[in-house]
Amino acid sequence: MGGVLKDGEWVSEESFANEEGRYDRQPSQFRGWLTADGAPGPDGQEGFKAEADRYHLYVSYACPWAHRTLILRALKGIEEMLPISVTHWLMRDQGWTFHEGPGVIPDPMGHETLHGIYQHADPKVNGKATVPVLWDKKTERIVNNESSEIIRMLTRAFDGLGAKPLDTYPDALRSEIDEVNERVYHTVNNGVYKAGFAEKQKVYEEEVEKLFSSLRWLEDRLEGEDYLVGNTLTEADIRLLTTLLRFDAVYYGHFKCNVTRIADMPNLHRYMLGLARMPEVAGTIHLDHIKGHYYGSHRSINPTGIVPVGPELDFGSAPLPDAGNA
Ligand SMILES: N[C@@H](CCC(=O)N[C@@H](CS)C(=O)NCC(=O)O)C(=O)O
Repeated sequence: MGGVLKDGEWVSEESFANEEGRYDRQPSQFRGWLTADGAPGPDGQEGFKAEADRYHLYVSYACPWAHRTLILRALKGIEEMLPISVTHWLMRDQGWTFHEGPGVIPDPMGHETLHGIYQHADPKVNGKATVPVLWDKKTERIVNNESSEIIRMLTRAFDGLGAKPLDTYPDALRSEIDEVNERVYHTVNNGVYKAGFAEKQKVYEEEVEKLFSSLRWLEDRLEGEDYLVGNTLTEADIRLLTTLLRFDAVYYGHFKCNVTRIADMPNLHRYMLGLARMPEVAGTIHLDHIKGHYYGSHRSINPTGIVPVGPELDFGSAPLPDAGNA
């Protein structure tokens, strides 16, 4: 269940797969860039000047793509400069909403749904209403809704305003990071969705094969290593981590990615726990939202919406923050 915006109208949708039984992720619609001085982004994207309390980040704690941006925000220590709203974990016929629930932080503009924010930005908007959304309060527009780009701009944009000095996309490592990202994106981050939403046996099996061949490749690559690239924390780690954190609790069962668990791959498991237990990261992990979202929202693959009790996992996560102290 979910929906899509067509010329600004919200239309509910039943299935996640196309006619070939394949899951197709649509490109994100808003691609502006935050820069220190408002200059255009690295590829000439429309620039927005980084300013404290000018922007707002809409996320779901359940979503692995939005989770990337929460991790960057915590690692850079920019929580006060960049406040957040958190959706309810259930995504049904209205898509993401701000209905009341533990951990939900409503929209300060008062929209009850995330698609309301897309419609506010552009009354003729087309496409999915996805999280994350980086919103500009000044122009009342969406700066960007592509997580890979939001994390890349957050690593530098606020440095002149007191962000912590951490560069997750250092010049010297870019080509290696890009290479790892490319494989991890297609076969792992999006790979679990392509397996889980497949509506043909053959499509499912192909995607599972690609996924586990990449996980084995990562397992080898992490032998004796704490990070994927350059022995330092980069965006390649953050992008992989948010999928790993959901794997044993959700993708293994709900998306039928059950060849092995992450807990059975010693290097990946050690690597995942090492990153997850960093205090900044631990505070962003909310397994209740994660499990509640997938098992409760995708009724085509889990018709009862029952959320499994296990597995027992210990990421050292913090309790859910309430609206006042997120
Ligand atoms: N390419 C986007 C993908 C974001 C995305 O697909 N988010 C999902 C949640 S995990 C979503 O909001 N889906 C809404 C929908 O399908 O209607 C990104 O990385 O930012």
